[in-house]
Amino acid sequence: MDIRFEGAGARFGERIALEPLTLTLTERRIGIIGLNGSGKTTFARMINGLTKPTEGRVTVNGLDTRDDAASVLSMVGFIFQNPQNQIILPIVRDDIGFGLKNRGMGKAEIRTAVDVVLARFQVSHLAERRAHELSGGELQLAALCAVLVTRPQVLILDEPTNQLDLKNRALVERTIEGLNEDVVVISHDLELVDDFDRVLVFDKGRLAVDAPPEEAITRYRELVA
Ligand SMILES: Nc1ncnc2c1ncn2[C@@H]1O[C@H](COP(=O)(O)OP(=O)(O)OP(=O)(O)O)[C@@H](O)[C@H]1O
Repeated sequence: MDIRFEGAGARFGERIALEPLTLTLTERRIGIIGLNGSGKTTFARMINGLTKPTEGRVTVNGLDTRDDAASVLSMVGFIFQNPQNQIILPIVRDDIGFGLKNRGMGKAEIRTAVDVVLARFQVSHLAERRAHELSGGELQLAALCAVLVTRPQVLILDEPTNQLDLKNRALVERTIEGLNEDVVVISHDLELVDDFDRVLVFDKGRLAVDAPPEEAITRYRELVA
């Protein structure tokens, strides 16, 4: 992947959510850490164009998130902080297939694609379950399936282990480790990103540190001490 922020920043009215910044992300695994309200989600949403820069520009593989919004959206999958909010249809199988139906895929083709993605994450047993009845970990995996079935090149996960117990956290962590797709992971769980290629630390709407994980995590601890 090639994600570029060129003097890109975001403000909501008077409030600066993200100070303009310039950087290029090409690594396979990028971690994003920082205190609450420091601008992490805003940064991530700017990558897939959910939040448009109020200054500068953001491009993904050369496509501008403003001018080529639809193409960027199909390239960058996003799993939100609360995957419950991402559920559209009640039954897991239908929900996972929803994105493909929207792309005009036929019924049989969708069924196969959904079966393949469920098998990939070893959750075929969830296919006929009601999404709202799943446990936190199962829901995270179902959300992952629903996004990955559309074959994005980059996957953004916003606090994927938030609210999960140790077992489900380990499950989601292992699953992220096994992904072939490029990932950008926002996390308060520092262990989740400690073996990533690059970690960005946000502080008060500013990119404060951009370094390999060990250095970034050490400097983050110093920053909040
Ligand atoms: N749609 C919006 N309208 C107004 N202000 C917003 C909006 N989205 C974000 N902000 C503000 O921008 C700042 C950064 O928010 P952001 O969600 O990016 O932080 P975060 O680091 O992801 O926080 P958390 O760890 O709590 O999820 C916050 O002060 C927030 O209130």
